[in-house]
Amino acid sequence: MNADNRIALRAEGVLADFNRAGVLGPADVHVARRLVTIRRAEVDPDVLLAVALTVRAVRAGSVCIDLARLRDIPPDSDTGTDPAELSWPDPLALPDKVRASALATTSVESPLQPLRVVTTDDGASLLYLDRYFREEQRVRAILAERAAGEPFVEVARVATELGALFPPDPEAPGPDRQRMAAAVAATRWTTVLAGGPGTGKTHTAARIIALLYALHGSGLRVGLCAPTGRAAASLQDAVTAQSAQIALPDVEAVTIHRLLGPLPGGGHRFRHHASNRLPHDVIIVDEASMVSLTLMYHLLEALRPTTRLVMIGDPDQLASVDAGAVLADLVHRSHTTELAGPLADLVTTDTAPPVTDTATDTGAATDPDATVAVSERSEMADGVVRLRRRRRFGARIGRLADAVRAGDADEALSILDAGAPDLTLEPVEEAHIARGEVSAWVQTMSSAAERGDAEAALTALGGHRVLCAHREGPAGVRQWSQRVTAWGTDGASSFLDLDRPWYPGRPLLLTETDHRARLFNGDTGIVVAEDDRLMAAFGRGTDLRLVHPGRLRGVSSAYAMTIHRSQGSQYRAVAVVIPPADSALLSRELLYTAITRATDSVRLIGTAEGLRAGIERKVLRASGLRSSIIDV
Ligand SMILES: Nc1ncnc2c1ncn2[C@@H]1O[C@H](COP(=O)(O)OP(=O)(O)OP(=O)(O)O)[C@@H](O)[C@H]1O
Repeated sequence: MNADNRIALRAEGVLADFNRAGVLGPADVHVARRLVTIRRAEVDPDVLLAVALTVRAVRAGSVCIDLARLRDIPPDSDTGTDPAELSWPDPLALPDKVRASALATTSVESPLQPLRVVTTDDGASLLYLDRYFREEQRVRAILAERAAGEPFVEVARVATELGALFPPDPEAPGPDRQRMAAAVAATRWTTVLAGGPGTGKTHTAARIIALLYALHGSGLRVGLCAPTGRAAASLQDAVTAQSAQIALPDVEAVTIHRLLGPLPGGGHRFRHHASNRLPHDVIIVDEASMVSLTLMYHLLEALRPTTRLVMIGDPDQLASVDAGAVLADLVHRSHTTELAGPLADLVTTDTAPPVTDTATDTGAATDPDATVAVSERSEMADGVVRLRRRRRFGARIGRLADAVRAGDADEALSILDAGAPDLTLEPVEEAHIARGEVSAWVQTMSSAAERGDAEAALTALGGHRVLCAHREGPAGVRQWSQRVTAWGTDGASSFLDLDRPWYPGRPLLLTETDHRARLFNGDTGIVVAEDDRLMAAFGRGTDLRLVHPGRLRGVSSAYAMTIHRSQGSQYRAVAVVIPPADSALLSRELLYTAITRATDSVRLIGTAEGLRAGIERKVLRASGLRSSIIDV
């Protein structure tokens, strides 16, 4: 029996070397070997290695690999071996070797081609497994077809509606990017509405629906969806809340899977596809940064060319667990289209006169948000609008988030060094401020829950969160949950009776979805005393729900949560446990996501080295969507 499950039993040669060094996992080795066996062909060891690395890269979120950057693929595990000591293929010779291999060519006996090598306009050679290549090509082609035409609009009518839905804000003179986004949605088949938390994406999405509703009448078929049930429920609540102010149709938000109509058997087989398209006139996808390439491909295939698609999300957050980051690719690819036609007419007052990009980069313009740069006009012409004005969190948290997003560790550390009371970095042994805050949080939740005040207990629950990168290990959720409960009992009475599974003040995290009860995987709640029994309280929008604990299926304590789980939520204060500098999960996107969960204060627990290492490490999500393909 194999004692170490990281080692592939039948690996030989170069695959065995890379597997033992932790660069490849057993699954990567098996898939590469299987492809060769199916093909019944001799394959050069360098090509075999490239295939296994592609499988590894897909598992780490990329849809392809850049053959010149094999060493940037995140390793499968840390074995202590230095990957630099392995014999890596010559990057200059590799593209031709792969192209010539039996795996990247077809013959009469073997019409299938499991590998694809493409050359991009910036000179990179990208290697794909065929499935991801085909999905990416279709996504590229569908988006290009949709961008080639425009919906017909009466500019004057749209301008009037925009004026009513987006009245001038005396507190924010200058370009109104929310109104610009709505103008894009009126005049483009595909719109990308990007922005960090609290920049008004949902507010704008609701007004986009109202605008199209006003333009096209009450027969407009609107689909609202998101990648998870929880995100769909939040979208539904946010849009419903807006209907008090603006005229909106009554629409239920569902998961993208449900919108597409999953067929029995699981996987990616849907009732709606290229031959049975979705009936909607408009589809709004929230949390689109979490949509994988495969799911985006299925959604786009199922769209009629005349369905408006509005994708909303934060391209700087952690992306989907599965391969691909289509939203980030669409935002970050180069934009050179000239702004013209009805859209240019609708945004003239906001975008004129356009300033050069250098003027905004060097700060020559006093406030970069006050002007629209040439590059931003091109983004808009391509259907992309980025909202910048944060309405929910303090300026200092915003500056820290910007420094992290830009990869500027010096700036982030100097913001933290400035001694602002709402931003601190403390090593775990000396985390006095974080400890005091966490302890107060647990005690406030507990006392509200004990006196049966479910609303106050839920408010307290949302007031703070301890966020970790990992589940296990010293910086993981499990150990931090124990530490939080220990901190919470500091000098307090014995209100935390941890020996009982249910006690007032226990924060809950649901790990399973119950559609009937409208409780979703990832929802949080709190146990409260109600008369002589205990109930689990959940809040959705302004609704308070009390559920008997016995009805809950998968549930755990929410003293600490993973940063992945916290996506889509915000809390007044967060304590972020920075994992060790060599953690495979530590990245700029992880830290940005964690920091932007807070509205009022951020306590970073860890070292300056860990923080610096994270800010400087950008997650590699290789894909071809940011460039043009010039040779397949
Ligand atoms: N133009 C505006 N005028 C007044 N209030 C606004 C405007 N835009 C947004 N808001 C308010 O700012 C807050 C944040 O907006 P919203 O929830 O739409 O942001 P978001 O980008 O969708 O955030 P998240 O990513 O966290 O969902 C909300 O309370 C919203 O009502």
